[in-house]
Amino acid sequence: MIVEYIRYRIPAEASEEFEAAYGRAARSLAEAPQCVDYELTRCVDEPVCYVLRITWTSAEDHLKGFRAGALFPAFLKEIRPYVEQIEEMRHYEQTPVRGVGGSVPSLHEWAGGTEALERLTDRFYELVKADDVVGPLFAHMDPAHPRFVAMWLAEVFGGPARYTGERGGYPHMLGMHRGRAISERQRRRWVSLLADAADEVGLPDDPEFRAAFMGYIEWGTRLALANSQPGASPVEQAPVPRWGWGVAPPYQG
Ligand code: HEM
Repeated sequence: MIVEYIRYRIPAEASEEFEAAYGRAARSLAEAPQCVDYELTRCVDEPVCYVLRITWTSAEDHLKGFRAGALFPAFLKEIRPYVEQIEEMRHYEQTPVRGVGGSVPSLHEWAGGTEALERLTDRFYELVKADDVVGPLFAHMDPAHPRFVAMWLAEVFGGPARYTGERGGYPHMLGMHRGRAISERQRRRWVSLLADAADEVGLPDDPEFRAAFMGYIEWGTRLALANSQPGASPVEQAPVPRWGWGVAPPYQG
């Protein structure tokens, strides 16, 4: 991916029409398969200054795909009157320095931290062991298993990376599922018992948290099932996934 920045200096009297023109031009960006996302911002300290940021799938896709494609003429028609006002128009490579700030609590924090996840897995594996559908899979389970899974979940939901640091990370988890031939019925029961345990131990039950939490569980159990089948060829090396709020951020009043 590559980020294009276009800096404009637009006289105050033209700003309204400029923003309206970009609103129309943006329809071409929204349709373009080469465009990842875009945003036009206006400077607060010096309101004549605007910055348009467009993330492209690659510089080549932008220059040879979008610019030579069917959507470009309509885009250009809208922005042509402002081309003279461009002060900079360049592509920038992303660097590893990026992330999200602390304004939104992680799912790990929202859940109540590792302690809450340990309460969850302690109860969950009690239910699992007593269950006739999934219980047999866990007949020889390590007594520390609930704690290891809590550690995994803590890391996934934005807590400390202890599963990676102390327990072998993704490859170890993968190794524990391989060859177990988990059935769809067992997967479903696992999901359902986890939801029961979440209610029983009082994990937050607001719609935003539960949607994100169960979204990960649905995704993770489907991968566990696929990777557990005899003859499966799963991704061997990967980081522990990180799961966020998705489209419904926490409701903070
Ligand atoms: C989001 C879904 C899942 C997560 C996050 C998860 C996580 C884990 C982790 C981290 C381990 C290794 C623990 C350790 O370090 O020792 C593990 C092992 C295991 N998992 Fe899963 N798992 C998931 C889904 C499932 C499902 C759906 C099943 C079966 C229905 C299953 C069955 C097992 C079994 C049998 C083990 C080995 C337990 C033992 O003998 O100690 N897992 N799982």
